[in-house]
Amino acid sequence: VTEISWWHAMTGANNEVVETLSKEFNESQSEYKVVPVFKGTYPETLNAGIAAFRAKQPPHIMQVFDVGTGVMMGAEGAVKPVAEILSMGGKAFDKSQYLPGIVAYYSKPDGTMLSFPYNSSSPVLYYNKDIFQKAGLDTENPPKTWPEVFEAAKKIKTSGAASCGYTSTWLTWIGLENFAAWNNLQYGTNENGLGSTDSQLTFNTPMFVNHFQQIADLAKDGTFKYGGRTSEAKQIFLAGECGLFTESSGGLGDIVKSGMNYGIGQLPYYPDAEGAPQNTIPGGASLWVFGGKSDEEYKGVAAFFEFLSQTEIQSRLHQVSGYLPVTMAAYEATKASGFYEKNPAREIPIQQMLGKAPTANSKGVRFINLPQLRDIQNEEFEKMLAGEQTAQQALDNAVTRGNAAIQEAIGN
Ligand SMILES: O=P(O)(O)OC[C@H](O)CO
Repeated sequence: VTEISWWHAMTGANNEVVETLSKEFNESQSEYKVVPVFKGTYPETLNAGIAAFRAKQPPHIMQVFDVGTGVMMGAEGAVKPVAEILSMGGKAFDKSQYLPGIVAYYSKPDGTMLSFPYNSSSPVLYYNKDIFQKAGLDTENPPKTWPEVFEAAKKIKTSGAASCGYTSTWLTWIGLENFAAWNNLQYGTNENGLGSTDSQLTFNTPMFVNHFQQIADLAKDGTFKYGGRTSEAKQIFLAGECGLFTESSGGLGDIVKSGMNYGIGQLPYYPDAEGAPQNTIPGGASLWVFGGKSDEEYKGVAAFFEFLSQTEIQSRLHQVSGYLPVTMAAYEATKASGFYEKNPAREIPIQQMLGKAPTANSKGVRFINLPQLRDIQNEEFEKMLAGEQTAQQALDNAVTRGNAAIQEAIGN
């Protein structure tokens, strides 16, 4: 049996999905065995993969989060394009079957598909209906705009319905990258870096500043509670501490498992942002394959990706985890099954992604070493939330330091 190692960053319900899919694949044939290994958060998994590659012991498959895409694309020779691997398994990668925004995100400019879109997401607003009820808020109509979210958060806090009104995972991915796309605001020059590596960050403009200043103000009395840089805030929401929660659609599994009486709303936007709500950009992660393995091993990887591409698997992954159905067939099959009629809010993340053709502000975000830029942004946000600086200072610093890091990375 040829073993195929799969490093990933999935916890809780999403880890169960990884384990189940691996087991099902392993039981479906006898030549290959996929061995999933949890390597920590997304940034930790990426760092572990880079270190392992340098030590000449990389796994076969590594799950890399959205913003690691640029890092992997730059690692010429270290990775093997998914399109090539599938053709080794005698299969062609049919891009027309995948959701358009997702394929574009994981392809080279010449159109070659580089990684396998395993778990794509869109951020949504989750809310705790029991807390809403206690606070006298409408349990069937969650707030739609950011001013409404902040009002509801204050009401939750002042009414004593919960100790905190609002929390969020990923202030970078949700608060900057998707905030920009959804409100049709520029995050950086050259279509947010997609057009050139020599691009600049520009997210220290008034709408971003106003948004983060409100969050900083709400943090003073705990109306906003900060969880951490990645998905940590999910535990705060699951514990029933906060009534409102912005998080990936892929955070759904743990919320369902907790038994909470929850609801899902669209990602909030600013009514005075022109064109908002626009469209969200794909988050989550894709599966990259390292170079230097044997043909037999690559055939195993191809077989596993073929297995994952099946409509039945894709539909289940979407329905159980909250991640997007990455193939059109899986989306259509889910529709045809009546799933969205029963669970209308579960279609929200897809509608957010596909509802409008993207503008220059909403095609995606790609900067050289974006994970490092996010670290800088998080450092500045944390100082802001600790009351050490204003939102204007935090965003100005994040832009200045980020632009310096970009110039250094491209060798200027
Ligand atoms: O929680 P996920 O898997 O949807 O990922 C969220 C962000 O895209 C990570 O950068």
